[in-house]
Amino acid sequence: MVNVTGSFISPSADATVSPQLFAPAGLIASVLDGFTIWKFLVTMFVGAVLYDQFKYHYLKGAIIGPAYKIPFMGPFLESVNPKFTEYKAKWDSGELSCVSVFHKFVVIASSRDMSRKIFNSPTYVKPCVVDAAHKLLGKTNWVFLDGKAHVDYRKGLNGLFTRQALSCYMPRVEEVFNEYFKRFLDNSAAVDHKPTPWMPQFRELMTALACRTFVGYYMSEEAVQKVADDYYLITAALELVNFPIILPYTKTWYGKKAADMVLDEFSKCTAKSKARMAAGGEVSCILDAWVKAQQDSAKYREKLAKGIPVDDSEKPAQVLRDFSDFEIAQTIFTFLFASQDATSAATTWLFQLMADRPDILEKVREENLRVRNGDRNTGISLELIDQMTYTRAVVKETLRYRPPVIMVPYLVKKDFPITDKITVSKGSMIIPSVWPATHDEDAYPNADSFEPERWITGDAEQQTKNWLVFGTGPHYCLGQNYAVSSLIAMIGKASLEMDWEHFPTAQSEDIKVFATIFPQDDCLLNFRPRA
Ligand code: HEM
Repeated sequence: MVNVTGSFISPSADATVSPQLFAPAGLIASVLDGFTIWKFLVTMFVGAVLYDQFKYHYLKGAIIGPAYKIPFMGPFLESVNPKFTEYKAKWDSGELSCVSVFHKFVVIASSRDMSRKIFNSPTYVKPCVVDAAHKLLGKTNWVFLDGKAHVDYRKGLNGLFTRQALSCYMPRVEEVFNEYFKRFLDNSAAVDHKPTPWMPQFRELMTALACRTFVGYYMSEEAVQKVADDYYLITAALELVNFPIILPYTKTWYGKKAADMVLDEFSKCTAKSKARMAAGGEVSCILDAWVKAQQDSAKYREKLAKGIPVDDSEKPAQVLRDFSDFEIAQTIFTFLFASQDATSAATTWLFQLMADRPDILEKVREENLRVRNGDRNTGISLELIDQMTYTRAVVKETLRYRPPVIMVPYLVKKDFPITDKITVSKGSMIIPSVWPATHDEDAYPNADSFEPERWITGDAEQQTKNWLVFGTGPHYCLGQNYAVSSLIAMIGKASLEMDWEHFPTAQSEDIKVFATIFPQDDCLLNFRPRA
């Protein structure tokens, strides 16, 4: 080994080095001799760090973002526990900003127009939900379809959310509210009306509502309860950025187990619905409606194949193929997945906002009694909901003021020239934001104030470009009419049957991000029956 002792001298002046310079084999042997495994690893590490930084800067280009990336992981620790204030800081930093976490380069769009551009650019982007969603929902799930395949699949589902179809599910909606409002009253009485965080109970209510409207009574009471209990594990597994593989006993692992349980339950429900609908049963839930549409299509196809003349009036609105029990279960699961967190968030804010604004709640109550001609036991129907102009304004203002889904992750599938100067590279995640559009002062003056009147006497209804609460473009929310109608039905009925009190804390107005947004203190409430 070269051992130049003493002061700094030229290696060639060292008698032990000179001969090696003219003996290549000896030199390589010497270098290799000094090149220990540690030196090799350190060199590789430094190379990887430099490559990681270089790649980040290459992808970043003119986009606003941190000057350097924390080697490899980026701000991973922040994204494990995302804070609303951090998202807000990103939105405020510019209309396009970026961050890189592990191998993922993420671009966040804040302005309404940038967000709309992403939602409406299916040539360049497709929804990516979050990495873990592929593992939980299954890679073959329809929500990951793109282009024509997605449009065609979705056409077959549109019929499940028409007005006529929604009317069939309204009795389920009412039954679930009856059951859960009673639970709210019992649970509150059981703790002597002490303030209790109600967000978990709202999540349970919304899971039960989803299960009953989606799969009716094919699912047992116990199974509904199990899904309601375990669903938060699925949400917890769906953070924006997760560790790339599912390790035992991690959030994604528990989430996957819960998702498999839900899929199994929905598959069993599908088998029961197929048998009941084949025997001529009435449509009572979304699952029945879809199974019936498939069975009607099969009969139609069979007649055509046999050459039996079929009148145009007998042709189903959409001629569907047959779907396996598992495929149907997977699709119904996407409805639960898409609705659960968003409707739970909307419900929590709605109850909190109403309790904090008794004058507005009183108007909701007055309207609900009036449209029921003074009989508060009148059942919910779409016709009744149509007459609730004020209650609808309250629901829409809640969704604007606290949009449950603040951001929608998309994946760039082809280099995306989003502005003249910026092209977002293929493989990046790109996220249109909803919050800044619904808090845009130009569209909604006094945007940080809760004012339902803006939907009645103001021009909020005309600000369609800013109404990104349910997305826009080819993937806009399939369940939006159902969601708005059931929220109107819920708060109207609750206003007639219960009094509830909110116990504000210093954190009630702070926003917690748990897939969707909730009050940081989980909304401390109590409930009492109304005489
Ligand atoms: C307040 C409640 C809800 C909110 C705020 C909400 C919001 C959203 C948003 C922002 C998207 C993404 C749209 C886009 O990428 O352009 C979406 C998609 C979707 N939502 Fe909702 N949603 C709600 C309730 C529901 C309900 C109740 C259902 C089902 C019954 C549902 C089913 C879906 C489906 C299936 C998609 C994906 C559509 C596609 O990819 O074609 N959502 N929703």
